[in-house]
Amino acid sequence: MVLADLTAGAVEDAQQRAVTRPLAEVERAALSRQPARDALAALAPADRVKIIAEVKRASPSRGDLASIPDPAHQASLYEQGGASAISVLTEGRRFKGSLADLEAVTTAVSLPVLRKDFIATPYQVLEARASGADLVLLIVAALEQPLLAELHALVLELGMTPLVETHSADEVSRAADIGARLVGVNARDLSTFELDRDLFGRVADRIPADAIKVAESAVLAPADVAHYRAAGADVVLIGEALVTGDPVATLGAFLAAGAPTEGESA
Ligand SMILES: O=C(O)c1ccccc1NCC(=O)[C@H](O)[C@H](O)COP(=O)(O)O
Repeated sequence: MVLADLTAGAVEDAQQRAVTRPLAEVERAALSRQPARDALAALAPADRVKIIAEVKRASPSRGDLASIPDPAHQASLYEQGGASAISVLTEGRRFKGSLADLEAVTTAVSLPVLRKDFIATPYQVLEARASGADLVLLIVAALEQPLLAELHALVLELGMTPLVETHSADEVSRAADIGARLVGVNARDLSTFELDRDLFGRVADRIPADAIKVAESAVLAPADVAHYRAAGADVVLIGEALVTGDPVATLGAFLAAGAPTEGESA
């Protein structure tokens, strides 16, 4: 199963890093950072869809996407284009990302930054904060409920915001059970790679009213942003479509598509 393998690989890589950088040291580094940026404020529902723009070099489903030699510059373009937060894939094996990418991006932008990885241990959460992350992705399908609750609590304790990712109504219920305030619905099945843009609309009403609703993946054109907005998304998370071409122009088109239409009462 791809998700289980990705998670096992990410945990193994973190264990390797822990050999030279033990948990106590990472914890000290995490606690000495400036406070995390307020992602819930940055992503709060508005009359228009907000965008989390992702630094994504490669993926298991699509292979190499873009070399992105300077992730900080890429993220700066996203900020210039109107993104509300940045996502950085830090998984190295299949996505070609790193914690160095995360650190570089957090230094370059003033927006909240998400560590997007396959997180399953407290060590990885501490590493995220130590590298400047403001948000941490927790994938419900990869975690048993007690571990999901434990990691969620740790992310909050460190002053960061957990983005709790789901892919079914049951997983949305599990996110609600731990009090998630930022809930993602990923259109991509992380094991089969199938994309289902309508999944968000089918499960959105299960997301607690006080939570911010994030539609993740499968935005290739402005119409896809409009589709997610019509289904109730507050935020969309976009990777592949932004890593080639002109991200500032692309973001402009996506943001326009996520704005109220003429005649619609804002
Ligand atoms: O993108 C993949 O192929 C993938 C495969 C297995 C696990 C996770 C994967 N991607 C992570 C993401 O969820 C996306 O990077 C993110 O939502 C943006 O998606 P997109 O806009 O479709 O690039």
